Amino acid sequence: MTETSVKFENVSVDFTQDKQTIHAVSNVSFDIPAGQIFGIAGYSGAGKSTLVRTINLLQQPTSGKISVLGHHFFAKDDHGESIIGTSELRKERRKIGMIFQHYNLLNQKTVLENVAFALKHSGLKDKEVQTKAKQLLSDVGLADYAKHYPEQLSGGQQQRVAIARALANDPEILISDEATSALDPENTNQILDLLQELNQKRGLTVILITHEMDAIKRICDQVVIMDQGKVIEKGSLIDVFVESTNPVARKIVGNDFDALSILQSMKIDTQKRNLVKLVYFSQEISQPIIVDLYAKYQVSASIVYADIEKFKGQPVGIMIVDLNGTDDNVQAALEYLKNLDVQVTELRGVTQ
Ligand SMILES: Nc1ncnc2c1ncn2[C@@H]1O[C@H](COP(=O)(O)OP(=O)(O)OP(=O)(O)O)[C@@H](O)[C@H]1O
Repeated sequence: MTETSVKFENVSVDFTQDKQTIHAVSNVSFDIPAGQIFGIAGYSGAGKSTLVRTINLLQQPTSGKISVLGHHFFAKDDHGESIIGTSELRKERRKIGMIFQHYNLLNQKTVLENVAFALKHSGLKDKEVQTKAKQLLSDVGLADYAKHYPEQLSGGQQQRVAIARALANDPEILISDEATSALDPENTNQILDLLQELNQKRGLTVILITHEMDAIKRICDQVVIMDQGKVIEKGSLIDVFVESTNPVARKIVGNDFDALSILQSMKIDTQKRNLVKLVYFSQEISQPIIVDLYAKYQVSASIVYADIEKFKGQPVGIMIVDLNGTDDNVQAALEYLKNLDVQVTELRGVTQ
C-alpha cells in the first residue's frame, strides 16, 4: 500500500456562470495519508465537494496535479495537460468508493440486490456475488435485512446499505460526502463508528467531508478546514481545534478551546498576569500538575479556566492558569511541564 492515498498539488477548479468566474477551489495542496480518517470541513459553499470530486476526476481541475494511490491521475499547468487513460481510470475508480447524503438506493430491489448490483462487473459468478453481498451486509450490521426493501429501513440503515454497496469492489478509499448530514445524532454516531471500524479492520482510508465538527472530533486523525475555496488550516485535531489562531478557522471549529476568546469573554487583563495555557492528554494529570508546581517550585497556579474534551475518544484537557512565583521558579516550572508532555503556551499580552 502506498503511504499517500491522495496528493493534491496546487489544484484549482473554476466554474463560469452568467459570464462570471467562480473560484470553487483555489490552489489547494495537501496529502491524505493512507489508512487515516481524514476530515475536510468548512461552511457550505467552501469547495469541499468540488475538491473531492476531483479525486476520481468526476470533476476535472482547471489546473494543478492529482495523484491517487501512487498513480498519476491529472496534471495541467502552463506547459500542458496530462490525464490518466480512460480504461486505467475506470480500473482505478473501483478503488474509490463514495457515499453521499442521499443514499441513491434502488427502491424496487431488495437490500441484498442493491449491494449485488454493484458487483455486476466484478467478474464473480452469481453464487459468489450472493455470498459477497451477504458478507458485506453482515459487515455493516444488516445481516438480517437482506430481503427488506430500502423503504422499509430507517435512514441510518439505508446509509449502511449504501456503505455496503460502496465497499463492493473492495476500495482502498471511501469518500463520505456529508453522509450523516440528514441523520439524527444517534444514527450519525452509529454511522461514524461504522466508518471507524471499517478503517481499522480493512485499513480503509476514509475521507470525511462534513460541516459537523462533532463528526470530525469523533473519528478523524487529521483535518483540513476550507473557506472560499482555500485551505485555511490543516493538521491534527489538536493543531486545528486547540492551537489554531486563524480567526475564520476558529469561527468554524468553535471557541471552546481558544484561549484568546476565553480570556476576552472573561475580560481578563493579560498584561498584568502570568497566564499560561496548558494542554494535556490525560484526565488524571491536572490535579498533580497544580500540586507539583507548588511542591517542587513554590509556584502557585490558580485555575482561570479548565475543560476536558474528547478527540477521537481520547480525553484532552485545557487549563488556563495564573502562575505566581519568582521569575526563575516560574521558568523552571514551565520547563517541568513541557517535560511532562504538557503543551505550554504563554499568554501574557494576548489580549490588548
Ligand atoms: N457545477 C457548478 N457550476 C457552477 N458553480 C458551481 C458548480 N459546482 C459548485 N459550484 C460553486 O462552487 C462553490 C463550491 O461549491 P461546493 O459544492 O464544492 O461547496 P461545499 O463546501 O461542498 O458546500 P456544500 O456542502 O453546500 O455542497 C459554490 O460557490 C458553488 O455554488
